[in-house]
Amino acid sequence: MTTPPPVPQPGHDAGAPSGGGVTPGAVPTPAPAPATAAAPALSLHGLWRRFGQKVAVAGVDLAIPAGSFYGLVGPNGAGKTTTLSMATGLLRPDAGTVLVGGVDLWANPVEVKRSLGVLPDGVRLFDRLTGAQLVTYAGLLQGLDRPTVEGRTRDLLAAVGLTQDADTLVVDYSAGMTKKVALACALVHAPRVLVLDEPFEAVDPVSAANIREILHQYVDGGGTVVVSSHVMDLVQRMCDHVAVIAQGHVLAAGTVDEVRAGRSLEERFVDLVGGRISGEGIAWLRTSSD
Ligand SMILES: Nc1ncnc2c1ncn2[C@@H]1O[C@H](COP(=O)(O)OP(=O)(O)OP(=O)(O)O)[C@@H](O)[C@H]1O
Repeated sequence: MTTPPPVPQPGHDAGAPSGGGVTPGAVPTPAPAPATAAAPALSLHGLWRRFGQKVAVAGVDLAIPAGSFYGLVGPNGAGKTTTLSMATGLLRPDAGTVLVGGVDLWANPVEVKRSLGVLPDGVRLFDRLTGAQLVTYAGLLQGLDRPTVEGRTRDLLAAVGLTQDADTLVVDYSAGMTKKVALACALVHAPRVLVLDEPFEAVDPVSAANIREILHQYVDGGGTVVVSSHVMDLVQRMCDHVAVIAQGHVLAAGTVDEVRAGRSLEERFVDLVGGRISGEGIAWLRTSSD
């Protein structure tokens, strides 16, 4: 394994104004693509990241086509969150580049983050705000004017089923409600690319179906979604492209049909990743001794 060159330490940059359009009564539609529309929505080139001795991401290359619904799957500790954090400007890579619509994210973070909507893993939110205040805050932070933000906040809270809880403090939300309000925050500026780290974790099946519908609408409207998930069946049904990542490497990437090669995505995943463990070593767990 080669050692990547050292690079300065991580930095976080606040979002910046967005000029995304809005459809009254619906989820905001993505802003029109710029002149670099032919470029992939998101390109990762030679991304590396280590934490101490641990190499979390070891040279990831991915091209995520504009307008795709892209799944990122991999076992626990595969490097998905680390990859997505580097791809969205939350964690600086040790090496490699990230292009969003052909523009270098780490060279132009403020400009590029206007076109990104991000639902990070383990969201840390300003949870002493109500749900409505939090989404409003996210919209104002993106430079939207107040009337636009108020309309979008109402639309988004309705779309994720939080209208009744709009005035409840986020600290009092359940885990699933917190995911949903975080998704609303990620969408409020109508980004062109939406990156969601495990958006369905802790979300009930009805809410998950609603969120899937929102995301499909968003893709139909010209947006690109990148989503990490452990649920192979969901990814197979929901996504048109998928990458399988393990130990910081991409093992397979392409359309879902290409990657699964005539089998279920889950079977293909187990083949690629391996790692099945027999339960023999914990035979003592059996409650009966006979
Ligand atoms: N801040 C950190 N400090 C030290 N090690 C880290 C840190 N973040 C991630 N790692 C390590 O990097 C590797 C990849 O972690 P990462 O969270 O990217 O995996 P993942 O694919 O998202 O896993 P999961 O599916 O369990 O969420 C793991 O071995 C993890 O322990």
